[in-house]
Amino acid sequence: MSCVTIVYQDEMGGLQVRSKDGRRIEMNPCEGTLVVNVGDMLEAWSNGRLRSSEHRVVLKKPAYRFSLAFFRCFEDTKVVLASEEVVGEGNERVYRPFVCSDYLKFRETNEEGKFEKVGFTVKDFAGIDDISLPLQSPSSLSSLSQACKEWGFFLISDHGVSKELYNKVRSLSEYLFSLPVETKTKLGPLSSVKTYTPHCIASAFFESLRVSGPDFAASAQSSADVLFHHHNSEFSETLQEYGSKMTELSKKIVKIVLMTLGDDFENKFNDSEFNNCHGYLRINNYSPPQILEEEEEEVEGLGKHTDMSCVTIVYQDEMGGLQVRSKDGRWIEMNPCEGTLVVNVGDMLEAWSNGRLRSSEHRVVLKKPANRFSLAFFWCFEDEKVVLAPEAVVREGNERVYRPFVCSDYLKFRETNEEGKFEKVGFTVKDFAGINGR
Ligand SMILES: O=C(O)CCC(=O)C(=O)O
Ligand SMILES: [Fe+2]
Repeated sequence: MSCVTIVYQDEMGGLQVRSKDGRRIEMNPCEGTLVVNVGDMLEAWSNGRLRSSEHRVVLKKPAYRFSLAFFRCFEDTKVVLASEEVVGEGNERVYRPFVCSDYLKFRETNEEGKFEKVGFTVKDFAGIDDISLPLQSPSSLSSLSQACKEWGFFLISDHGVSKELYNKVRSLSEYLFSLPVETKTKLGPLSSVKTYTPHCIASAFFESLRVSGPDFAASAQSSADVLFHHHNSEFSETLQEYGSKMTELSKKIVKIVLMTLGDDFENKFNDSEFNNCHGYLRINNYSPPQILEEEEEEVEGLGKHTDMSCVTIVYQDEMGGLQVRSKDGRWIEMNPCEGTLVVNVGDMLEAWSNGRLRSSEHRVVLKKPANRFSLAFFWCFEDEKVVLAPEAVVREGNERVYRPFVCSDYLKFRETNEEGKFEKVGFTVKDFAGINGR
């Protein structure tokens, strides 16, 4: 939490720094040298131009390790705010101004009074919830509530999608994306089927195939019929299985998310408001340039956006690169975690909850010259639904922050603006239906 820290470590070693791509790098002890690191105060004061890295100490031998850490800090009353000159013209601020002591308190008092809130990352807010449990305990409900409010993202485990099913979808999809461009284009935006989004619409490195429910098999088959020479039912059967699993899971997720908004809300509102929801799947294939010039270089596979859904369920492979934007404007890595799925709140639920649930901006960055594969399942209100937060959700004394709107109008707004770009990346439901510029 310092401006700078100076560390004297003995010969035992074990101090590790986390690299930007999430690896742990050993700071090996070196006789006669001191380790200096930038702290959070300087990171914020420099508008992120100086990096306060996560680090930790691991003990590898059954022997004492001794170190001296000296923290040079701003005074408690200091308002940390990067000067215009430091931010530089044309750059956005990535930190709001704050009083030092407030940050110290935040770190000290959160998370059950733990020591300076060790390892404060998105995952601490967005703990893994076992979806197979009825999620009744107040502690898990309150951490889910916190995750939905602060981050709009959480992880679930025990979701019932086997590794085998995922691998099957993956290998069938890999084959499909490896087909010649001319073949895939037969399903492109100018075709009658329109299930394929070619490269250079969302980004130069992104292509995707859409499979729509509730009859996922029929939708997959209509693409398969165009792509594959021989009749092949494996693709449609597999996608039917995956789509049904996601549908079931989405219904459960909506229920538990409703529980975070108020007592018995899952019974009060689930049937009346969410009964006509429908889902569609996007199979995403990211292919970065084969040479990423410098080690630090990364490219955007999918630009900053919010999802238009109520909730989205993402299965990402081991490559990583999905990043969520925190409220103070930082990009936080959603590191892949074996056996878990990423769930995020979309715009429809943000508007329906009067902003109590957050639809966060997120993006995908590609850091290695290797393909990345993901499955994103979008659970949405029906097109003709009028999205309007019920009084009980808004709660007395609060203002409405969204005007009512028809779902299809929002979808049209996102699809047709900005030179017909892919779902108008960058625009959100706030731009469309927000009241008072919110
Ligand atoms: O590929 C991913 O991990 C996320 C994709 C995504 O955000 C989307 O398709 O909306
Ligand atoms: Fe998304």
